Amino acid sequence: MLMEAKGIQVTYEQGKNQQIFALSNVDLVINKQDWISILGPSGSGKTTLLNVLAGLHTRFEGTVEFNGKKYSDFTKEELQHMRRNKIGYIFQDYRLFDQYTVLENVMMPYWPYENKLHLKSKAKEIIGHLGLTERIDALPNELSGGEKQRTAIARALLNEPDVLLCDEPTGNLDEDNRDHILEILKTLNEQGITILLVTHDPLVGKLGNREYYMRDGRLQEVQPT
Ligand SMILES: Nc1ncnc2c1ncn2[C@@H]1O[C@H](COP(=O)(O)OP(=O)(O)OP(=O)(O)O)[C@@H](O)[C@H]1O
Repeated sequence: MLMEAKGIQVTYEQGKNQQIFALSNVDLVINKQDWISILGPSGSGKTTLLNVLAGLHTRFEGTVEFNGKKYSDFTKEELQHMRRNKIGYIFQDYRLFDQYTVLENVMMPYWPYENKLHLKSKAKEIIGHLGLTERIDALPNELSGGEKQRTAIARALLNEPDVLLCDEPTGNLDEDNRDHILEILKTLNEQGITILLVTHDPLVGKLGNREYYMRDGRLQEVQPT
């Protein structure tokens, strides 16, 4: 088992005296090389779950374990280290920095922590693998949606994470770009990377080895038909 979430509850305060139960008693086991899809309506809690698993949202009840160790037992530094080295996160809105090039965006999260020459060579290599070498000096506003997404994937993959958390990775893309991104994810999964993917697209949801549906913060496995 790679990761396990048990009894996860997340409550947000909204406005005065209003509480939103974003996640209610969510259990999820993620095994190595799984490809898990999560579907569900807008606002049902999918992004919140990814944030909890990524160690970005730390105010929750329940436990999350990575390789058998509870997040609550990690120090802040250990959690950050794990996020940089074990977990790749592809955000719904790409989260690229407008003033920085493709190369700089890919290196950015790792810049303070790594040898610059080594980092640059790793970044160039992964940018090449994702077919972006010719766009390496481009700024995000000069990129197509598919190129932005591939830049975000390159950034998430730089340190060869064990798991890739993907929030709507094909949501803003046309069919050709969608297929290209799915092909990239499929290859990564075959190479051993575990994938957890949130999607609104029922066809994309069918691609994994397990499918879940989230409604009102509750996660339920969809039985294969
Ligand atoms: N920072 C926050 N403060 C208050 N409420 C929040 C916050 N983030 C999310 N919520 C609420 O929590 C619920 C779950 O939100 P979440 O973003 O996890 O849903 P989602 O399923 O990912 O939606 P979408 O498919 O639209 O991205 C929603 O009701 C949302 O309004």
